[in-house]
Amino acid sequence: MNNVKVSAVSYTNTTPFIYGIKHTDLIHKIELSLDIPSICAQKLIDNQVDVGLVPVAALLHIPTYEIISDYCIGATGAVNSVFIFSNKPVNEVKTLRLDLQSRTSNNLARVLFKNYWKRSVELVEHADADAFVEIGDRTFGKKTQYPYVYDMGEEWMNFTGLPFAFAVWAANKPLPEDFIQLFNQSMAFGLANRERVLEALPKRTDFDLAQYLNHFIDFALTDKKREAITLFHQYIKALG
Ligand SMILES: C=C(O[C@@H]1C=C(C(=O)O)C=C[C@H]1O)C(=O)O
Repeated sequence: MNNVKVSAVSYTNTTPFIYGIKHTDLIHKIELSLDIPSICAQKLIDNQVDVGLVPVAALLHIPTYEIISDYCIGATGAVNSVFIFSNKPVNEVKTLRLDLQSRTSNNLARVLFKNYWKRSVELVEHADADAFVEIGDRTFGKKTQYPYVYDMGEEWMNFTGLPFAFAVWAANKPLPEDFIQLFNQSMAFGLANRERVLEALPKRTDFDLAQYLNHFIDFALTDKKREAITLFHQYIKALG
């Protein structure tokens, strides 16, 4: 079998997975690229890669996909890197700008506005929107910079009582069982070595990386998170 092409997310939340890939035999069996989530999604949809850490919203565009891992980028309540930053309280927001790097959180924002906050907002691209979606490392340290800040992991929990999975490891074609096993062992190895991962990350004073990787990001793809994905997909389909 040729090397399996894998696209992983280029954000800090994925560094334990990358550590696992690079420190196990998996690295010799794959071709790895690191991409922003929207590109990761497009590569899996376009069959440029076989496996992606794919935003769950993008699964709706892959005809036959299989989630190959019990690890994900998720959260049980606040996630601390997926936000709506706003100049107004949410019940006064009229215009919303989405994040070009996102697929899941853009849809999550729309789902929350429609079904939880019960507001219809206009999606705009200009810089002076009332509120905007932002994900990933670019949000680190920004929580104190805006008058109103909504953590979408937390808001989803308030709305549904469920945890959430932002991105899952999915394949767009069947893969050998022994590859899937090795893949999962590698992810587990990376997660077990989060202290090493943290030692290698650039230090920052405006954001607690240890708390982020050990507590906020919840890497286990549990049954509750699978339930959340199914529910989220139903809400997306109803957005129109
Ligand atoms: C928690 C996060 O989850 C991310 C959010 C994604 C999205 O909105 O499409 C995709 C991949 C995840 O890395 C984050 O990046 O901050």
